[in-house]
Amino acid sequence: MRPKVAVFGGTFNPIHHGHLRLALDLVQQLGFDQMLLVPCHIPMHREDPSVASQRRARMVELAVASSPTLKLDTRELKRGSVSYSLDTLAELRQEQGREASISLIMGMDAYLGLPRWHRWLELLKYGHIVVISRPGYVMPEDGELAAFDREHRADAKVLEQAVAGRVVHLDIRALAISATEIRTLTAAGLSTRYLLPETVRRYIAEHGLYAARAPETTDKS
Ligand SMILES: Nc1ncnc2c1ncn2[C@@H]1O[C@H](COP(=O)(O)OP(=O)(O)OP(=O)(O)O)[C@@H](O)[C@H]1O
Ligand SMILES: O=C(O)c1ccc[n+]([C@@H]2O[C@H](COP(=O)([O-])O)[C@@H](O)[C@H]2O)c1
Repeated sequence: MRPKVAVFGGTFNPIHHGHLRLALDLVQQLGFDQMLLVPCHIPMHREDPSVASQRRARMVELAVASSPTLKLDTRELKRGSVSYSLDTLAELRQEQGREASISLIMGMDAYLGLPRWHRWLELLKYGHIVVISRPGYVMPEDGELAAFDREHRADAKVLEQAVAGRVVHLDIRALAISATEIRTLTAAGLSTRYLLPETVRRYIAEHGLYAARAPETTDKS
């Protein structure tokens, strides 16, 4: 059987049980040998995250510490430049060789923005795309993404049969948790318990991440 590698990129600001449960469901349902969690360093698509990439990566590391298949991959931090998924996939293809099936995992919210990604049409040269439904996000019926989707769509069996080139949609339960909610609760001084691993919660508290800043006092105030 060919090796099956999954690449799950994200801002992970912070990583939470929505990401982690999805990653585990995918390993169990699709039989990935490795699930690489890749924090982005400098996103091209959103404002600079409020927390440095080293800290976001450390939270991923804490979250997967006891997992045999979920692994932190820091290649986007080491690259140091704007984080393009195409570069990440191309590097992985080089490392894994021609026989490995590589899958780029993304939620439907991310997939809907795909036509704005760096050289997006080339992503399928290096791997498959696996799209997970997320409540509130639906595929458009027309436009370039819809056409791309129709052309490349296949069912999950293709991940065994081919090493790259197809788009697979999965209707896996996505927990209704977002990093935005965790940042908002923390800033409001409310509990985030049960939304993310305790080790990550402790790290956030120890480093005072996401806490509301005291209003700046100036000479005039
Ligand atoms: N609860 C969830 N269930 C399944 N997939 C998720 C969930 N939250 C995020 N994802 C997916 O994980 C990837 C990384 O997401 P990201 O790190 O931006 O998390 P987020 O919770 O959406 O963050 P934010 O609220 O800051 O936008 C994206 O592909 C996104 O679709
Ligand atoms: O390569 C790109 O141009 C590109 C554009 C937008 C998003 N991405 C990647 O998509 C992943 C999910 O992004 P986000 O904003 O949902 O955390 C993350 O790994 C980003 O680096 C990549």
